[in-house]
Amino acid sequence: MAKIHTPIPNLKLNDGTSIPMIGYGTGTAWYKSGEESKLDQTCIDAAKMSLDLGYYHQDGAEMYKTETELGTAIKSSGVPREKLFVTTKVLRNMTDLSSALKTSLKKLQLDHVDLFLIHSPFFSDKKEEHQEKWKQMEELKAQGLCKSIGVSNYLPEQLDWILENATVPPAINQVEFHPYLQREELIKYHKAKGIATAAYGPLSAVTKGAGGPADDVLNALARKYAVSPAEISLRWCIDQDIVPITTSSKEQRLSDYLLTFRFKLTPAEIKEINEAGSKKHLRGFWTHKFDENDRR
Ligand SMILES: NC(=O)C1=CN([C@@H]2O[C@H](COP(=O)(O)OP(=O)(O)OC[C@H]3O[C@@H](n4cnc5c(N)ncnc54)[C@H](O)[C@@H]3O)[C@@H](O)[C@H]2O)C=CC1
Ligand SMILES: O=CCc1c[nH]c2ccccc12
Repeated sequence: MAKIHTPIPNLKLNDGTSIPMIGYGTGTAWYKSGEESKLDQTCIDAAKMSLDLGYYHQDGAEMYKTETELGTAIKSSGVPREKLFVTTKVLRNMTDLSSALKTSLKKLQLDHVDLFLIHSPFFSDKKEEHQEKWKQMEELKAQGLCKSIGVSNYLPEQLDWILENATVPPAINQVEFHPYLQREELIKYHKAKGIATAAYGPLSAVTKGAGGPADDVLNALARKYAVSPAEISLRWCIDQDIVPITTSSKEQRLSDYLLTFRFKLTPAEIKEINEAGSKKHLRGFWTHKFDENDRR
């Protein structure tokens, strides 16, 4: 397939750095529930393909056990380090964040990541422990091991704890976000505090949630803009200044997703998606941590 690079815009973060407005994830499709040591060549190939297409924002995590694959793909892509935006996250090794990040960097074959996230707030329900961990995150940033620091799956209450005594506020909160999980209160909170939002599961309305009440509007807008409903779902995030993190092993799909940077939804179209989407509730991840009807 001919590779035509579509310029991907950036979003400015509260620490002065910039993040590309779409990310490629090596999580859900490649996540290893068992042994980490056996390399998954399909993951390496898919990440390399995404890099070849211009997805320079790559989303990894200690939990996925695919950081070695991501590092291998990055190295073989030949993309210069300064063009890349690499995220990783810590979940298991919360007792020693420095060792967790250094282990991730080794697997990624990098000397720093662009963004280091605490993967989930569920390691503790104590304010003091969150504040202590955040101080350690600030230290890792000061050491240059990560350019930006942030969190994932946090709610306003946990962000309040961090902000209460943070020197460096979280740059971003990566959360599940799609038409069937719009999280108005959380997004409003992020905006008020200058915290950017990244959306995982951005295609949920056309994948797990297909057949739902947003189908008609997503299909109609797809026809209008001559794209697929997936691109409408991505654009719906982007037009709200929310950075979608998606994935696919299919080159055509990944190439098509970049069409999302060639059109813009109107505020009325965003509202139409919001109204249709709010008729259904769907949470695909961390479901064991939320009550079934919890829309936060
Ligand atoms: N921080 C966190 O707790 C989490 C982070 N993530 C990150 O987000 C990334 C993306 O998450 P996903 O939920 O996979 O994103 P997504 O909502 O973009 O879904 C991607 C999946 O949809 C499938 N798909 C794409 N187009 C389709 C179509 N037209 N019809 C049917 N299926 C289609 C793809 O094959 C792929 O498996 C992960 O790889 C990971 O990096 C994901 C989950 C949790
Ligand atoms: O980052 C994603 C965390 C996550 C939560 N549930 C699952 C299931 C499969 C892969 C990743 C995850």
